[in-house]
Amino acid sequence: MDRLTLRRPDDWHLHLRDGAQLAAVVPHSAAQFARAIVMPNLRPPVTTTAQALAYKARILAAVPQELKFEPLMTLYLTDALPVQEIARARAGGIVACKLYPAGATTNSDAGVTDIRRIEPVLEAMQKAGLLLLVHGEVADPEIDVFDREAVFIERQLIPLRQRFPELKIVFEHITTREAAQYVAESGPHTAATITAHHLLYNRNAIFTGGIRPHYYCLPILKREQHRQALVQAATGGSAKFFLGTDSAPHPAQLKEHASGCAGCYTAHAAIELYAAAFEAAGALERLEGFASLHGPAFYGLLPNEERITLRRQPWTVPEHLAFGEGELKPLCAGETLHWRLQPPAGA
Ligand SMILES: NC(=O)N[C@@H](CC(=O)O)C(=O)O
Ligand SMILES: [Zn+2]
Ligand SMILES: [Zn+2]
Repeated sequence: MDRLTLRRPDDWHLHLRDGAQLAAVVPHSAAQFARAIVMPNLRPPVTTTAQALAYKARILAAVPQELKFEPLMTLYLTDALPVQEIARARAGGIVACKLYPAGATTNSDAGVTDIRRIEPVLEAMQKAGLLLLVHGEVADPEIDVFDREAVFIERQLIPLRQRFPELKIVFEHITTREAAQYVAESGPHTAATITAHHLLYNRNAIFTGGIRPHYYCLPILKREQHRQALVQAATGGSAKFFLGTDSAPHPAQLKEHASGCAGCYTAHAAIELYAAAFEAAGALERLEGFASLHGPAFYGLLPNEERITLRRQPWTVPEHLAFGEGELKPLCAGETLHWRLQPPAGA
């Protein structure tokens, strides 16, 4: 098979940043995806509907004229978010709120310190039909960094799920067998996104021939057995698992640093990277469900009508990309990928 046509996919977990950085990355996502769930972890975080709508306008202004791209906006939950904001959010077309346990990841210092503090907000979200998106790691520094996701399930997610049975929850960027199993076995209101890098790499990638900061993200890459469990979940046909790149750009000099930032940039070749992972699993025919159908179904949206085509055509990923005043080292920089997105007709 040398060509693969799918409904245009959506990215259900994406970081776009702001300002010149935003302008640098939006064209990559817009070239591939029709819609994206945009993460609110700016500095300061996007905590009000008014801020989210202003951010949406800045994103739309950065979309190249010939492309169509719809940012789906989210609010950042803090201990102090007033419950009335949920009605405003719903009225303003915000689709979800993001739960960052305070201290768990990049720009999460303003996150939630104790889920019990936001129960009235979760109650309002459940009623209003807003989704809850979770960065599923405990922020407890006593817990081994490789175990923080599994511990989150036991300590936080299971009680949360019981307390709010109707709330739609997306367990974002899952990285472990435990998470895949938890989601597979839970009811219809729990789903998960899976990144391309967690399907393609295990934790050896961070240490091959020296420390490799461009493979450092949170939740951190895990052992091979976990990667295999994620591949099974993504390619197994279950509608509970869908595409979320977690493409998380940082200036190269802040990643190649004594205290390097967490995040892998994958938006430049997102669907190509997923195609590589699905092909390696012998499951290319399952890519469309994962990339284009399961996400809209869980969010209560229609899938896109347009199609995209990938061709088997080797190409080399650039060594670096422009990123405002800095530069960006994309995942697989300088490497050859075997599938390539075809430019839309007329482009
Ligand atoms: N994934 C990451 O490693 N980093 C993300 C934050 C996040 O999604 O946790 C970022 O904003 O840089
Ligand atoms: Zn996260
Ligand atoms: Zn993220």
